[in-house]
Amino acid sequence: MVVRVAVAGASGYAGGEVLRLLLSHPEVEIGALTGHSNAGQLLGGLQPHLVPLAGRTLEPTTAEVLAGHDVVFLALPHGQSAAVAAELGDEVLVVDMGADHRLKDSADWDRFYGAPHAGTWPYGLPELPGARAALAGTRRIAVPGCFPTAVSLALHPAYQARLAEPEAVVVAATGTSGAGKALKPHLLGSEVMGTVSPYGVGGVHRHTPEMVQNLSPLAGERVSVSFTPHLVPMARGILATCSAKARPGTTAESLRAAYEKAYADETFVQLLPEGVWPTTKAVYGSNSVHLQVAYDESAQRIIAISAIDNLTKGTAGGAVQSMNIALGFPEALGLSTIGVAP
Ligand SMILES: NC(=O)C1=CN([C@@H]2O[C@H](COP(=O)(O)OP(=O)(O)OC[C@H]3O[C@@H](n4cnc5c(N)ncnc54)[C@H](OP(=O)(O)O)[C@@H]3O)[C@@H](O)[C@H]2O)C=CC1
Ligand SMILES: CC(=O)N[C@@H](CCC(=O)OP(=O)(O)O)C(=O)O
Repeated sequence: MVVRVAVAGASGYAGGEVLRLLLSHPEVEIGALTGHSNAGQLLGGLQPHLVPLAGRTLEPTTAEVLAGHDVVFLALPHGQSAAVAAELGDEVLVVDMGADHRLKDSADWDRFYGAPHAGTWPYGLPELPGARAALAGTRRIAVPGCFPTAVSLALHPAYQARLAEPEAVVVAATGTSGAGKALKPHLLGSEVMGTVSPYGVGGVHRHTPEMVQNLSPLAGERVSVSFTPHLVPMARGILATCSAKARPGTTAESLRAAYEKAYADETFVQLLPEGVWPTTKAVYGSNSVHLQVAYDESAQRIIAISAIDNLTKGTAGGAVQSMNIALGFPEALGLSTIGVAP
């Protein structure tokens, strides 16, 4: 069954990445491509890597242009998805790559985003318990934030096995593409090259409530997350170092066993051999999550480190994986576990 797919926000980083993946998807025909300030431009001038689509012209992002498709990906700035989705009809599969429909608690939405809360859709992180059942057959998907993907998958087995205390500390490095393509002074090359800078420090990053929302049900109690991202001079990639105090009785063996059990059947989560550490390079352009876990016996802490490509598993790859589940396609169709090296 070939589905006709539209991409809104095709001029942006997330829209470009979803198109890169969809071009290799055997059951997808690419329909309308839309932009905002770039409407009317040729895609080839904006996304020259998408060779088969180079001659396509971007249309404006309107319900009329997006009508008549089986699937619509919304790769729009936060706050722009709900109004577009509302006009698309219940039978269309709408995959929102922005934040509008991720959070369950409206108070969290108000605090971190500050506009009216659009509501909550099935959450596109299939590896979390219960997620696949919620995604199967759905016509609405909220794609997770990139940091919550990396952090939730790193800590999920430790909380599910009740090995970790409910106070997590996360320090993560991210490439600049996470901030989107729009011009931002702090992302100028001369500001970013040759330096590493923290941002969103002190519990104010908007991905924090999403991590808490994902981890707390696994732990059976509220998990607090102290999250500090760092901007590093690379285009793609997230490396998240996540730690939590171990519960009494935790051993290196019980920790390893919990991670092996949690991810034994997961195509896109690779628990690396002991002693091998995740790197952003190894997941570049792939839908893989590379993961390693260690028990720091002297500090009695669990350390879990994950690497993802923020644009692939962190947004567009996760979006395609979730689309596959919703439509009943094999989950890995059009997606690769293989990175690029060197
Ligand atoms: N970059 C990443 O790693 C990740 C991004 N996301 C999410 O994906 C979404 C898109 O992000 P990203 O691609 O990085 O951002 P970009 O800034 O690269 O792209 C934004 C896109 O939205 C369009 N756009 C801008 N303003 C409006 C508007 N008012 N109405 C309609 N369309 C508009 C732009 O069109 P034009 O260029 O023509 O003006 C462009 O196509 C965001 O919600 C982001 O949070 C999620 C996870 C990771
Ligand atoms: C470098 C950088 O600025 N990264 C972004 C990542 C956000 C993202 O990609 O996720 P959303 O879908 O929630 O926007 C940030 O920290 O806000």
